[in-house]
Amino acid sequence: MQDFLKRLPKAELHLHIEGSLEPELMFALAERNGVELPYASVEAARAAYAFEDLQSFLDLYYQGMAVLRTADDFFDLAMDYFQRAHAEGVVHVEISFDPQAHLARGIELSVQMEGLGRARRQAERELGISTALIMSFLRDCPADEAMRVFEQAAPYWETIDAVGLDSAERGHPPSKFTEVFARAKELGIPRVAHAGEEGPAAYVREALDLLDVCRVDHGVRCLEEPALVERLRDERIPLTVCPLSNVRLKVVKHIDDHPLPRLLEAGLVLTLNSDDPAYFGGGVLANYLACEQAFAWGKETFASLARNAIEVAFMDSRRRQALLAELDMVLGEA
Ligand code: HPA
Ligand SMILES: [Zn+2]
Repeated sequence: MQDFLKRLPKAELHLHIEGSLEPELMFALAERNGVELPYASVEAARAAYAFEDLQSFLDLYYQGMAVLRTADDFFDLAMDYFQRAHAEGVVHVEISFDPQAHLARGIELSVQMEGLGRARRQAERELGISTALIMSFLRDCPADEAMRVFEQAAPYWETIDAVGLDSAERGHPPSKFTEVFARAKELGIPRVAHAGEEGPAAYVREALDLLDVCRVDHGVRCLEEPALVERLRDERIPLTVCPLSNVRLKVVKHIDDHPLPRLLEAGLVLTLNSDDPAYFGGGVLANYLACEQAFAWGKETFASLARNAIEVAFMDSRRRQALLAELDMVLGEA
């Protein structure tokens, strides 16, 4: 099964590139840029990744990204991740990034975009993976700041596949961002949003009604509203579920208690993702393997989750057809 899950062509739709910063690279970049880290060693950094909730993680996540200063840093960050993902059978990666978190530290948007763009092109050329870029807004910052950043990003709109919404969820409902999401829609840019991770099912509803999202990131708390579950199923709105993240941020007590089996049972379009692999104990493959351990799903189930991800990814139709054919081949050989 392990070999099958590795060979399965996997698309990752929910990945914060800043959350892929492994302590080894964090230390290397800190050295390169003369940034002081609050950890004595790589091991001490890993040991500090014991989270109580989303906010306690976000505190270290924002602190860690302080080592990213130049375009080369963003390039190294993304390239490092693309290589690891490629090695575990990931064929398509959609990276979210948090421009406001870097702008607040004086790192220009052009620096972020140059580094990430260069890594995307190199990964596509040298590793044969396809990529997409999601510009995420910080929901715990003012809505007018998100709008300013989005307008500032006008020269890059063509390279942005979607806008997203992340950071501290509670007390920051999707409704706060109606305007900037409407602006993205007007420009024909697709929309996704984190909702129903720590926040209530009502936030998932708001993301659909007010932000017109085509996918919901996490969304696991939709189960608290049966009518919402029906709607997600009927409208085939995909959820990008991140089981190891949910365990590490105590959204669920234990992987065995994860609602994935219930979400599957409800007939929802689900995908498996890593969220912040450097902080939550592994990449996409680790998330597939954790589900195998916990739920003992068969190959067909994993293949259908991988198929969902390819079907709802931001990629051109020829690439989609090729990856679906590859998936059928791997399943046929299994
Ligand atoms: O898991 C997350 N949730 C919300 N915001 C985030 N930003 C990075 N990771 C996360
Ligand atoms: Zn996330």
